[in-house]
Amino acid sequence: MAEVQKKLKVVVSLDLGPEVMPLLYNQPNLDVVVWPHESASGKEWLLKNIAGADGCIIMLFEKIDAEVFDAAGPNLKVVSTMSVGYDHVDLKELAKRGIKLGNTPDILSDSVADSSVMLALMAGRNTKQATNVVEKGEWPGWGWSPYGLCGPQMSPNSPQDIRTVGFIGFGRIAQATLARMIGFGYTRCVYVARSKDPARAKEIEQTIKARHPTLTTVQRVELDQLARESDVLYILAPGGPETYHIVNETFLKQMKKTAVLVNNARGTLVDSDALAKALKEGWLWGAGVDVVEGEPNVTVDHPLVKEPRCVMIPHIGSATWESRIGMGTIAVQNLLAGLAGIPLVAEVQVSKV
Ligand SMILES: O=CC(=O)O
Repeated sequence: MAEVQKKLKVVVSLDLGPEVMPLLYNQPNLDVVVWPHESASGKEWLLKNIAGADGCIIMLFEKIDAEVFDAAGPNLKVVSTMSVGYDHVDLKELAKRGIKLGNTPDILSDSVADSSVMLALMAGRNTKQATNVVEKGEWPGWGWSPYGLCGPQMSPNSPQDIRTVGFIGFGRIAQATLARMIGFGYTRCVYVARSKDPARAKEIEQTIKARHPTLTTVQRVELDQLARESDVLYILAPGGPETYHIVNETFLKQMKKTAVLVNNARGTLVDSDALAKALKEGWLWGAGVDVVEGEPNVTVDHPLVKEPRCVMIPHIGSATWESRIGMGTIAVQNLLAGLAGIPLVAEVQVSKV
């Protein structure tokens, strides 16, 4: 009698929809356990269902730690997160157990770059207060006034008006954002990045300059210089202990009064109370945030929600059909590769992180 092959168990912590789930259901050797909703399953469900799993697909809001790995047991070979960020996964525990980690870079670089620029423009041009005027029915009384709701011009006003775009983190998303800002007429770029290797910085700077001939400056700088020089400052770096509250009172006090700050990375990079104070006291002009420390538990009482010149959106930086379906597809491909013991499409080199 032919031996019946044992199916591999995979756990998917929420329903990834009709474009993605069939990629799993069509695999005859898989036993797919999925939380049947598009909203979060909660850790209790994951802990209960992950027992004996060979692989899992998880989301960025799920803390994947020793408790989850212990609940899974020794079969777990691959964790596939449907996100580019992976600060929610305990890498030490993962490495200890020899489990592979896949993520979903690249496919979201353009959507996140688009939403980053959107947030900068919205914050700079007072969009929150302006839409409030309309939505609260105040337009008839407000009428039109020459200087009402004015803000700084977000693109240069003349050839002598030299603008600098700054980045915390200078990876693929930041570079896609830079390309858009060059379109607006920005000619200087300063950044801080994880790598401190001068040869690597030189190589990046040469590549970027060759790609964008109108840029006069691309320069890795210290945080203080970044704060002082940026007209628009984008935070597009990984979360985690290394970058925790990198934007704090000291940093914010050095910014230009007309500057706009955008956080489209992780909430933990910014001290929210310090940013609210900075906006209130006019240390910078405005802020656009897609991510906030403590999300999604952000209510109308949050100091940044109350700030008129802070535009906040609920972690939707990559929310286009193209990016999200692509991310789901890559998450499945990573999972399948991990189960097959072949290189993942996008693998986080856990030992190097
Ligand atoms: O925040 C979004 C992601 O990490 O993909």
